Amino acid sequence: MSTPKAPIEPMEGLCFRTRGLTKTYGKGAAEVQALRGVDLELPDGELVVVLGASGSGKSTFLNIIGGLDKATSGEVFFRGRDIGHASRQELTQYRRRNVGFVFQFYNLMPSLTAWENVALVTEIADNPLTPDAALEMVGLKERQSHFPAQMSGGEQQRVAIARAIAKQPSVLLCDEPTGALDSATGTRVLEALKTVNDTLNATTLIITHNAGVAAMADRVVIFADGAVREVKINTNPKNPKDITW
Ligand SMILES: Nc1ncnc2c1ncn2[C@@H]1O[C@H](COP(=O)(O)OP(=O)(O)OP(=O)(O)O)[C@@H](O)[C@H]1O
Repeated sequence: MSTPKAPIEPMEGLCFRTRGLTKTYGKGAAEVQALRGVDLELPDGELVVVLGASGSGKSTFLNIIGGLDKATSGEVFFRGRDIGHASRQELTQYRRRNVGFVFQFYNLMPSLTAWENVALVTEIADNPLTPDAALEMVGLKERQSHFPAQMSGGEQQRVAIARAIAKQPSVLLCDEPTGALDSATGTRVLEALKTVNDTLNATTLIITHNAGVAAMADRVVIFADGAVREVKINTNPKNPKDITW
């Protein structure tokens, strides 16, 4: 954000803190309460897996902490900055500087090579990795001159991850990054996310329907009915290779 507001309370070591976060879509009979009061604290640098039934509010939560959407009420702080009350312009700055997104579908430009897809971001970022370094981090350096149509789904997703991390974001938000992939390919994508989390120390959130993925997390957050039902800490996270889905 260009003009960060002063922290209201100390958030040392915390990346996100939310209090009483609610989100209501629509009005009257069409009203949907997607979030019903989310209180959560996420420390900096952790790899967090977010689980929960379909419709439990996971994507809504991710979109709000990522500055893509605004809550209806409640508080959301990023490293002590109140992003819940930020203007649209401030949110754009916040996203641009701090947040990388990875979605289920890769949204690569079909007419550009892997390298060029990543370079689109590095050209406009303040302190980017080179496209080569970003592609190397996800194990795709040798594929850099391939076009998306010449790559598998998992490889395309790893290009999308390289693109998301090329600006060295402090936060990496992944909504069903392996949702369209088989388990072997998905494992390579999860390995890439783990490498990025270890190397850049970006706080990484991964939404998944696959409960097995929780074994690789530092922290597991389980949503139910628009709220956090449970938070579990993994003292000994597994390597993605050793996870069975
Ligand atoms: N833009 C929107 N307009 C209206 N309702 C919405 C909108 N986005 C989400 N919802 C509703 O809010 C609730 C929570 O949706 P959300 O996508 O956050 O859940 P989710 O846990 O991510 O689900 P899934 O696992 O299926 O992606 C659902 O009932 C959904 O239909």
